[in-house]
Amino acid sequence: MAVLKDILYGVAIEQVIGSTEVEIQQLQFDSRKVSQGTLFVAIKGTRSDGHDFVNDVIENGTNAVVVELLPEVFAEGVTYVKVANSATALGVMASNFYHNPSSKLKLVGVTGTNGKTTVCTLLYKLFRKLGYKTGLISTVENYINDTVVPATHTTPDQLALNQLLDKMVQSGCEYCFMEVSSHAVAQHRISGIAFAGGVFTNITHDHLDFHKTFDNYIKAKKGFFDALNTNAFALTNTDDKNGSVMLQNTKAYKKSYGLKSLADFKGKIIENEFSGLHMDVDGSEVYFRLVGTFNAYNLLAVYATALLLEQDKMSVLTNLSMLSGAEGRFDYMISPNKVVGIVDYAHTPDALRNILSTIENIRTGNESIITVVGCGGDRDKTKRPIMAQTACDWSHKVILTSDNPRSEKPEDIIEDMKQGITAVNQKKVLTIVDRKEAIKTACHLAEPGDIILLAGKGHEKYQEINGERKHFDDKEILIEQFNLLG
Ligand SMILES: CC(=O)N[C@H]1[C@@H](OP(=O)(O)OP(=O)(O)OC[C@H]2O[C@@H](n3ccc(=O)[nH]c3=O)[C@H](O)[C@@H]2O)O[C@H](CO)[C@@H](O)[C@@H]1O[C@H](C)C(=O)N[C@@H](C)C(=O)N[C@H](CCC(=O)O)C(=O)O
Ligand SMILES: Nc1ncnc2c1ncn2[C@@H]1O[C@H](COP(=O)(O)OP(=O)(O)OP(=O)(O)O)[C@@H](O)[C@H]1O
Ligand SMILES: N[C@H](CCC[C@H](N)C(=O)O)C(=O)O
Ligand SMILES: [Mg+2]
Repeated sequence: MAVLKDILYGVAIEQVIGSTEVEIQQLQFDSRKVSQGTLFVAIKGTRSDGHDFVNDVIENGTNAVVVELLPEVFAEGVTYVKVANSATALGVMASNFYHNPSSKLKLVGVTGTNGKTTVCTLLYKLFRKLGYKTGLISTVENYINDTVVPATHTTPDQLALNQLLDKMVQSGCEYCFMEVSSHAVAQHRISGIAFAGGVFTNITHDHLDFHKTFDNYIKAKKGFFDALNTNAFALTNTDDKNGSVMLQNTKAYKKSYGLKSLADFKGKIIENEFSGLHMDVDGSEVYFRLVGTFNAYNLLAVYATALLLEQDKMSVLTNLSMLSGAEGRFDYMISPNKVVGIVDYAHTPDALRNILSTIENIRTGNESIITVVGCGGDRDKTKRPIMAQTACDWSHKVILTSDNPRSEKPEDIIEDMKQGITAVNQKKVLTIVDRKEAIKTACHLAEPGDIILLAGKGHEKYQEINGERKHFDDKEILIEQFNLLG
């Protein structure tokens, strides 16, 4: 419970009609969840407009509303607060309502097209190993110390985020590592949040359905760094073409990491094998359990962040060398007849190219690479043909299948993918719409020593078809098939 004027502290208010002394029991932006004493925030969304529900919520006990547009008639006993941007205001109000949790812990946000979950999960595991009470906010799962809190988004909405951070503060967490998606920045989910630091991994092709142009996508990611405070750090990947652009307008102090260009935190790959990475990190030789050049970047980002958070270099490297990655990221197993199976969340052209080139670089002989891949429905369509072509370029056999078709027809998605496949590559391609059948076929086609890559769904435990999520787990099916092969 709180008084409206306290919840409004720091909000850029344009106009108030009614009293700001009213008691507020609940803050809410969904009309379906209001109850007595709710402060309702009307947000314009991608499908509907919260302003259309203001009358409904007042009937259901709302005593205050935050709007971008005032109505023509005002209801009695209701306070109206006009702001320029309700989503931004919601962030500030949610912080106030939950006692500004982000300012009570050292919160680091990680943004970029790929690597966010990996970097955040490694940081969380590392800081737990270093003995700290730590929180994690990620695509796969959220954690408050060792307690799992299921994740619905990569970055939760303003309310869920502050509520989660508040629980972390109450559980004594000193650090929290969170993924910052471009959707979250664009929708102001992180407005009002105080970050101790921001990390940039890389930016490549994704989410153009939502951001429309690559420029807008860059701007969304950059918006995160633009909003950092002077006492925060901003850490970027100098080897990424847009690495310096990200930090162009930040007030935070700038640091960098890289494998190729000059950087504050510097790494070099000595060996890259199936068993892991052997690297030189700022002059120290270290073995890591993660595989692939892209993970060398992720590990460097983690190392640099830990040092910027004033941890000891040697204990960071020692503990980091013992860690495995995040679930469903280069998750690999070997069948009794020696077929290698890899489950990976590569769902962008860049991620797919990285994972396949990694496999190509570390395979030892003439083994075939069989890739099973699909693309998500209701998401960036432009990546479909590129991903199909990438799969063909780097594999001996490709099975095109469904990912999460959502509201689209799986056959149509596969058709879009096929547009990218050149004539010479056609003969490598099989189409099996049912993902389980596709995985089974890959297992039957594989000879001992061959490598099967199941790309796109990683840790996901469901397949979403027409708004329904049915249990589906790439790894579970692979294990089942591998045992049958034995
Ligand atoms: C496209 C997108 O990002 N949508 C998010 C957005 O929903 P929206 O804009 O469609 O909302 P809307 O349905 O138009 O409603 C607008 C407003 O009216 C309200 N409303 C609506 C209906 C009603 O009856 N009453 C009512 O009050 C809604 O509560 C909302 O405040 O705001 C919602 C609340 O914060 C989010 O849950 C929702 O995420 C959807 C489920 C989603 O799938 N998002 C994905 C794309 C996403 O955010 N992904 C990124 C990761 C991407 C990546 O990097 O890979 C993530 O951070 O998870
Ligand atoms: N630094 C990186 N550069 C390029 N590709 C990467 C990198 N790290 C991971 N990948 C690839 O991208 C996939 C997704 O990795 P991860 O889940 O860590 O990224 P993410 O940014 O959290 O993705 P999402 O936006 O879906 O949450 C991995 O399975 C791997 O194939
Ligand atoms: N966070 C990403 C995940 C994509 C995973 C892939 N399996 C798909 O469904 O497209 C998104 O919502 O776009
Ligand atoms: Mg993620």
